[in-house]
Amino acid sequence: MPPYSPQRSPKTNNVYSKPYSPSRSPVHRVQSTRSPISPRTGTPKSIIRSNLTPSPKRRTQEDYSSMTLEEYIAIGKQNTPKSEANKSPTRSKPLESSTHSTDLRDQRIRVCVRKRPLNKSEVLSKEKDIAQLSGLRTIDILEPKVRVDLTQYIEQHSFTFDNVFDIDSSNITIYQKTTKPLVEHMFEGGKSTCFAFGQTGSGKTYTMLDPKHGLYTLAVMDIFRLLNRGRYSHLSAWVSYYEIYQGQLYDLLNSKNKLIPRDDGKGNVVIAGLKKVQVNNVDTLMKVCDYAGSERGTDRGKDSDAKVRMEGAEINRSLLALKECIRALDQEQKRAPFRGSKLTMVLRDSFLGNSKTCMIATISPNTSNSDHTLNTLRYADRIKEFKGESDTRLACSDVQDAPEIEFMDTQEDITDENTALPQITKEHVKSFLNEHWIEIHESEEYLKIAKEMLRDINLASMDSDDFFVKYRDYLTKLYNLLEKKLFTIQCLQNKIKEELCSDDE
Ligand SMILES: Nc1ncnc2c1ncn2[C@@H]1O[C@H](COP(=O)(O)OP(=O)(O)OP(=O)(O)O)[C@@H](O)[C@H]1O
Repeated sequence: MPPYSPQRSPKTNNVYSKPYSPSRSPVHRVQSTRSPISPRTGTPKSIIRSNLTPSPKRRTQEDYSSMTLEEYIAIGKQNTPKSEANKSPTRSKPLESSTHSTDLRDQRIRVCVRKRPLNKSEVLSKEKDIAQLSGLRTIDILEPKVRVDLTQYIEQHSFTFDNVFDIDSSNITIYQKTTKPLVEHMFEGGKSTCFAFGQTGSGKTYTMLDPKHGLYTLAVMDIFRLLNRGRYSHLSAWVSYYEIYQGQLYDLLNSKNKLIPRDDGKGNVVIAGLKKVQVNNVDTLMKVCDYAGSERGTDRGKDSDAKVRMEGAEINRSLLALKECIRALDQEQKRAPFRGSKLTMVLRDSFLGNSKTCMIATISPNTSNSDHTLNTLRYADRIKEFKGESDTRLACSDVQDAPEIEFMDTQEDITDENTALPQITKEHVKSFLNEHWIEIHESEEYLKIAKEMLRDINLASMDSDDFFVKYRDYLTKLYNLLEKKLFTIQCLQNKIKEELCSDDE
């Protein structure tokens, strides 16, 4: 199982308009004019498909096994769509005339992937591009591997999402297909959230916060264009900006004051003391964002290895909690575990009621990042599955002949041995591990940190002055770690319980 290395916090883009309750998290709050959409039925298949062009014929693993990586990549390039990189942001169509956005209106959660191009240093070090798009929704990762006998081979992993964006997709195209429908939804009285997540350097900032054509900027341009229309003259825009770092909220518009999200007893999340600023045009908003951006992630001191690990573990924990919440909502459970992390606490409103969310996974295409890329895509894939539309919908689209890579004949071996036993194949074990790799890896990661801290203490001499201080520090950190770990273990335990119960049936 590949390690899940530290990723930066998801970059979120929350914009809201008045009137709304000032004590709530930053999403639009006006009376809804549409009925809430059920998570299970939020994406009619016909609407999704009507927006697609046919995918090129997919090859099987057998085709690939006799091919070098270069040959494979050459094939991939033939399928690459024409460049749209030069489109200027001002060419963005007015909101009302967008055909994409109307087609995408009924989706409650969209999960998309954006691949960035190889950067200069990756090109100089002759790194290969191992992420190949197939059609508008499928991405294949060609993972270079080595067998025990040291022969090299390529394992192909295929994923299908609501949209995959190649290196020549402009931010405008991505905006049209992800964020624009969310802006429309806000003006119809709904709540909208859009965020990017992915490994460091994979393009979150480029996608979300580029000052000229980041999704944030394009959304804001549309919001003010609409606010200037007579029919919305009763609305105004307010912005707040906060950062979640190591499970703590900091107000970026107010001297990085610590903030505490609380449940107001009526099921609403309240971030007491969060500063909100009214903005009347794009320029003012951009100044506010610049200021907040300059406050982001500073004064944290030197990053030690252990600290970076702790940050990574915290981010993983938030992503795990987020996945658990979406899973609970998808299964229409009465209670979703929003309290599992600060991220889910503050995003709670984004998943309840008349809300729409778009998640954009950003990935690096180079070989040496293949572990991170696969982790990001597996995570996004799980979220997509929770939308209750993955397998059946995709069965008749372009993944139907996706290659079987491993364990092709294991079922036969086992059933011959003892037909009375449940038919658990390696495939079954593999899919369980794949499905729960975050929880399992989280546990490993916490143990590693605890071990490192212990080694630190052992290095301090017993009779030195700081031994006692280190010991107390160790116990405090261990206590906190274990507290966080309990949640992870509990999730994993629930999954195992479900698995055992399903075997009994
Ligand atoms: N789609 C893209 N096209 C061209 N360049 C890109 C693209 N995505 C990212 N880049 C470039 O790659 C570099 C890293 O991107 P970016 O800073 O957005 O990553 P990030 O995910 O925000 O990283 P971090 O988590 O460290 O903040 C930047 O120089 C950026 O300009």
